[in-house]
Amino acid sequence: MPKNLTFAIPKGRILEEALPLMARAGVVPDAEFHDKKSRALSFACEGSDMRLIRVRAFDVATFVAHGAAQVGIVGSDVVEEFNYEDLYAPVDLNIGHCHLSVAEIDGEQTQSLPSHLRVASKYPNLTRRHFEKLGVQAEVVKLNGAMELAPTLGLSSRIVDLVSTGRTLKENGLIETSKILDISARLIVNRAALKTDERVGALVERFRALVTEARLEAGASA
Ligand SMILES: Nc1ncnc2c1ncn2[C@@H]1O[C@H](COP(=O)(O)OP(=O)(O)OP(=O)(O)O)[C@@H](O)[C@H]1O
Ligand SMILES: O=P(O)(O)OC[C@H]1O[C@H](OP(=O)(O)OP(=O)(O)O)[C@H](O)[C@@H]1O
Repeated sequence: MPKNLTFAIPKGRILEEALPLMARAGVVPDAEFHDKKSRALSFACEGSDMRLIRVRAFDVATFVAHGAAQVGIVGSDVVEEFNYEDLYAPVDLNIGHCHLSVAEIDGEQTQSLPSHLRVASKYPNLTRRHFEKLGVQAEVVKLNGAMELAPTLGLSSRIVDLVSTGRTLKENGLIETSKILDISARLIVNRAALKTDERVGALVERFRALVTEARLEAGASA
């Protein structure tokens, strides 16, 4: 008897959009999942032996890459930041849209880039890679949130962060100066599990079909 499949999902904003899609794919967490008082981190699924685990977005990729979870949902920002060899992202779920951008203090933008910069970000690899392409050495100050404070307080001259509506940048006196990456949420799987467990391949096909269906429906109603 194969062990239960573990499906990792982030606990924050992707979740709201992911749950209806998961339900259409037959992945429905039990009632405890919705109980705000519960401290459980692992949940049974209705009508299946699958377990859901609810973890931080970056940790979804770590659990799946190491095979501790076989399937997950995470932003393409996280997939690109880690670039794990054992992690495969076969389905663009067309939810969780945002982008990763460079921002700096509004009114202090400069035309030419210096050879060395200090940048605050939660994405050290993507940040370094972006500036390397421009011939700039980026010293990354790793922050886990509230990046927008860094330039004003002199911690860095720029930030690299997620932008959706642009409100957070604006309300903190920053302006977007270049876009690095368009982002959407992906279904991710552990490569070895995909090869050895047919339930993983079946889930990939189910999500792929759902996304195609949703795109066709959106096209038809446009
Ligand atoms: N405006 C936005 N700000 C942040 N993330 C966004 C935004 N819009 C979409 N996303 C996506 O949501 C992901 C974060 O997912 P989510 O908030 O569900 O995770 P989390 O576990 O709460 O994150 P964290 O570890 O940052 O608390 C990002 O990696 C990105 O792909
Ligand atoms: O362009 P906007 O619509 O304003 O969204 C962008 C903001 O949302 C995210 O932060 P989040 O709310 O996830 O909080 P965090 O600082 O804890 O990451 C991101 O890091 C930006 O700060």
